[in-house]
Amino acid sequence: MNAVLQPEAFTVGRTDSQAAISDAPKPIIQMKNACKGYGSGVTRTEVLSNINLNIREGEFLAIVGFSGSGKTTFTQLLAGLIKPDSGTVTMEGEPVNGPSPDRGLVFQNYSLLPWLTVRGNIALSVNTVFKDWSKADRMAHVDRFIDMVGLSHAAHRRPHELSGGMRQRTSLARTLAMKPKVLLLDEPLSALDALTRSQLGDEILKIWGEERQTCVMITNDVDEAIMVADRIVPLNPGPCASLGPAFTVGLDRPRNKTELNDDEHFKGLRNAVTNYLVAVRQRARQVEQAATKHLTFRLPPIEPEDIKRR
Ligand SMILES: Nc1ncnc2c1ncn2[C@@H]1O[C@H](COP(=O)(O)OP(=O)(O)OP(=O)(O)O)[C@@H](O)[C@H]1O
Repeated sequence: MNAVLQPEAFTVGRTDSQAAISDAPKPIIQMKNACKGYGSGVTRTEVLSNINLNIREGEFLAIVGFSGSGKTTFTQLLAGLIKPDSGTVTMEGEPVNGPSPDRGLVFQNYSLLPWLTVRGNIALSVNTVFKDWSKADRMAHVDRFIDMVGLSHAAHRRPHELSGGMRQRTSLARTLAMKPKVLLLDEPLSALDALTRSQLGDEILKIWGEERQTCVMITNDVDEAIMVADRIVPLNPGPCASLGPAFTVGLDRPRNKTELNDDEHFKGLRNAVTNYLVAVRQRARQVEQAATKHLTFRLPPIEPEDIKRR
């Protein structure tokens, strides 16, 4: 593994990395030395260790990592659902002390209320966040977002009457309708089939292009990250996961998946990110093996019972 990889070391595509860094918009969210673990004593697991990250206003940032590396823990810290054990998470200079409509979160598993329709699920959030709007304005707002995700024909249906893709669209519309400053997408496509996944990925990009709010997508799919992101930051495998170097994606938008498959910049970036992830996982395994090599397990002196004698 290349031990001298530095953040922003990789810029693939047309962007001049130096210009990109010096013109970088101010951070909207900052994580400084954030650490998080679960449990206590011998059952304690340190999941994230010294996470330092500036999320820039208006950028589309992708965090990529293997399963179990701590991606959800990372998202929950950003969302304010959990607090770091040490270090800080701030948004616009203020500590993140709990969830806020300013940080909209879309989960992997939709989390819709089963007794409400598509419109009802979205209206619930809109009515909570925009209490002082007139009823007509709130309803028009709800319908605008139902339309944005292409679900006008299904607005009256309940979650059990929807496909996985439609449920995730509803969940996305519900979060977008709250007009969060930062959209947090925690593996929003991973429960979907490949075709729906690709379609909804395109729709997320289209909506991001229109709204231009800051967007952080957590994914385990490198290609997906390259398709959507301005920057990709790998999450090194845990325990004690830290962030790897940022890879700047300098590819023009809109990005066409079929065309990119033959694009040298795309292929180079895909190899660089994948090789990095594979190398850090290999190193993590070696460290784990070295740590457990001297452990010996002695089985208790139990005599097997002879069933026939009973
Ligand atoms: N509430 C909790 N209590 C104890 N351990 C937890 C808790 N939440 C997560 N963990 C542990 O923290 C580690 C990271 O979990 P996390 O869900 O953040 O990873 P992930 O990368 O999102 O995984 P996946 O991709 O499989 O969803 C795992 O070992 C998990 O068992």
